[in-house]
Amino acid sequence: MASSLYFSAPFRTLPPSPSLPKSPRIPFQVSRLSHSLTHKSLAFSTGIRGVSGSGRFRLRAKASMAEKGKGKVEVFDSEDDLSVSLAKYTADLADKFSKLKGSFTVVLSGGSLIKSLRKLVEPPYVDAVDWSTWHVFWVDERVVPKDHDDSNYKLAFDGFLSKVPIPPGKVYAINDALPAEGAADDYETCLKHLVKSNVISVSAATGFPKFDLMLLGMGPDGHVASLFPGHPLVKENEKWVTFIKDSPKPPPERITFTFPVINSSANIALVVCGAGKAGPVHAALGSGQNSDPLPVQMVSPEGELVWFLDKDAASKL
Ligand SMILES: O=C(O)[C@H](O)[C@@H](O)[C@H](O)[C@H](O)COP(=O)(O)O
Repeated sequence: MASSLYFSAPFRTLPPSPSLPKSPRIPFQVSRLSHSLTHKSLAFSTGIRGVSGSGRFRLRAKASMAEKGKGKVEVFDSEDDLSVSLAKYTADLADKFSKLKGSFTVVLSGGSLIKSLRKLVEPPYVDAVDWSTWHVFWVDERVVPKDHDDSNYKLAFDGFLSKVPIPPGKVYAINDALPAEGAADDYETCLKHLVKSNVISVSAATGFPKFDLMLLGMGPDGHVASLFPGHPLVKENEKWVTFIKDSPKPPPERITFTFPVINSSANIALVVCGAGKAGPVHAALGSGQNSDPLPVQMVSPEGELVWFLDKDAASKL
């Protein structure tokens, strides 16, 4: 394993607190979609019944993943409420996988996702989570030095990784000394090594790596990772990691996981906030159909997909 694949995060001593707190459950109320989103949290998925004050509803979401019964949508009054729920969801999955197999493989995006993870690095989770089992990856990364303001590593380090004691050897940053193509190959080699050493599981169905959790953001054009609408990379079905040199979102040079890897995940959280993203959210979860699906509509994991939306992102539903 090339040492350049690893990047150090500082240690922080944890007070002894072996078990996760039973943090207060976010109210999980369901309302008619046509109502204004006055509930603290609104959740629906095809086939999942919700209860509101006035009775039972079956709410329909026609997105492809919901049709497969895999999409669950939670809508929050504010991004702050969303971040509380996202922290609990992430900590619970970390606990589950760590108890099951002694490790937790989690994949981060860039963008606003990192800010939405802020409650995870606050009490009670910062002290209660067993960070020693975490292995951290990036679904995409900009081809810039790690200390560059555009670096997803730097974003995650400043806002998350520097605040928790994940062992430095378990944080897998890209090799920023390589050009885009080399960095993508290098990262794929890193993943293959970790599959061989049983750190990363493999999907029995696809043969692609199966991460325990991917935390994805979405752009206003419906892109996820660095897979953009209309770009040939969305159809890549052999490589695990590939590169782009003409990203419509700056900076232009990036590496990215491919859809077969994304969709082999055990869990995916799609975290989307803001009115500027209501269009693609509606395209994915509304009742219309489009012949040329947006990248976000191609997210359809083997495991469970949960959408974390604020009410502005859900405003067209
Ligand atoms: O490196 C990147 O640019 C990201 O990984 C990208 O896929 C991001 O998640 C979305 O563009 C959403 O970003 P925002 O949440 O900041 O809009």
